[in-house]
Amino acid sequence: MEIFKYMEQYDYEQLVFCQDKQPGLKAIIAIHDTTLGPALGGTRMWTYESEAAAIEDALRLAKGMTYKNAAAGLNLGGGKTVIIGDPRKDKNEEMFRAFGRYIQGLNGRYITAEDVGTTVADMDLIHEETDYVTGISPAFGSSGNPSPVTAYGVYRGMKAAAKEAFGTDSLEGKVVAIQGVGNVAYNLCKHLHEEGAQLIVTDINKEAVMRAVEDFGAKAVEINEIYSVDCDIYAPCALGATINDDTIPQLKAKVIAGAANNQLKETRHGDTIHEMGIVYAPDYVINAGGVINVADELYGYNSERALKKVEGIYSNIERVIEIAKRDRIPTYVAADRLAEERIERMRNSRSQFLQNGQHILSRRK
Ligand SMILES: NC(=O)C1=CN([C@@H]2O[C@H](COP(=O)(O)OP(=O)(O)OC[C@H]3O[C@@H](n4cnc5c(N)ncnc54)[C@H](O)[C@@H]3O)[C@@H](O)[C@H]2O)C=CC1
Ligand SMILES: CC(C)CC(=O)C(=O)O
Repeated sequence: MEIFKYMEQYDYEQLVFCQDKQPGLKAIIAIHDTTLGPALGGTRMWTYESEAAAIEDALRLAKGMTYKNAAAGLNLGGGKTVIIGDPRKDKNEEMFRAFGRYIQGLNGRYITAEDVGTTVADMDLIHEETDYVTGISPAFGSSGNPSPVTAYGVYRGMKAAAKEAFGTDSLEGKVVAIQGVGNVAYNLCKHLHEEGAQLIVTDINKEAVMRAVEDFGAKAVEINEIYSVDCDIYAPCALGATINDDTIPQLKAKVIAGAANNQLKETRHGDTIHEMGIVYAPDYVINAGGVINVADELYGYNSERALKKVEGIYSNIERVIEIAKRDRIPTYVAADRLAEERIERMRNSRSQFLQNGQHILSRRK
């Protein structure tokens, strides 16, 4: 990858490589765009097959956060971090403390949170070194683990997409194929099970599969079977790029509604599933519950206020579907237009200079 060429093509602001040999820290912070405010996005820890794959993931995820935060109406830009390593065995206190100092060094341009492979405890260690972190323990006046709230938002958005595909937003009796039953999807299973949906699950972590089978009567399938199972809804809740040339021909679902970031390997795959008549709930619209929740910390966290906004993901998906039908465009294009229009409006509005020495997180009680 020619990094500067890629950054110019998609208008990235900053790419920061963070290294600390002793704790084994190798982190990449990507800041895509701060027009709407400081970049906020989680820290993912994963065993990437190459540094190039890690860089690409950080860049794709950061751009996704710009669109997610804009479409959700938040005063936040887009950024994301990937830490190269195995979250099950490479974590240590010094790693996250060192990473916290690198975030502090960005002076509020980037605020982090959880993502794949990181936890509230990891965020608390980062918080030892910087205030530019959310999703920390509620004891600090924070919102805690965002995953259950993300799950609730995905559940609400899935219902809106189901209404478009099946004429009813009831998920009772619907077969939902869930790929990756980790923090978010385990909580999503709870909502779906309570509503009477039938669950099919898969995960590379067999304990995670067994837990869903035991707790929700889910049917377990092999990793690559998830795409071809007979189901109403496919819910990608693992890593990205699972909607691609290999998997699309296998899909039987009428709806794609899941938590994963960057579900489309390429935008053309969004065009293909649109042409197939599949109702696609754009990933960064349906999975915005977590960021909506942590963003409420900027005003002094109020869970009732945050959850009310997360409930609204139902109408956000309805709006995107409505625009897509009105303008005869795929839903992912409708979502992108909503996000880009808001960013452009803010970018072009006059910015009268106002002295405000306080960082927005200073309002967190
Ligand atoms: N945690 C949150 O609040 C938010 C998470 N997301 C996205 O949702 C997705 C899931 O996030 P979390 O639940 O927090 O992560 P997690 O790490 O708790 O869960 C991901 C699960 O996917 C499994 N997995 C990984 N590769 C797989 C594969 N090839 N096939 C099947 N399973 C596989 C993992 O074993 C794990 O159980 C990620 O894409 C994340 O970026 C998006 C918005 C917010
Ligand atoms: C609060 C975080 C979960 C936000 C984020 O990184 C995401 O929505 O992917």
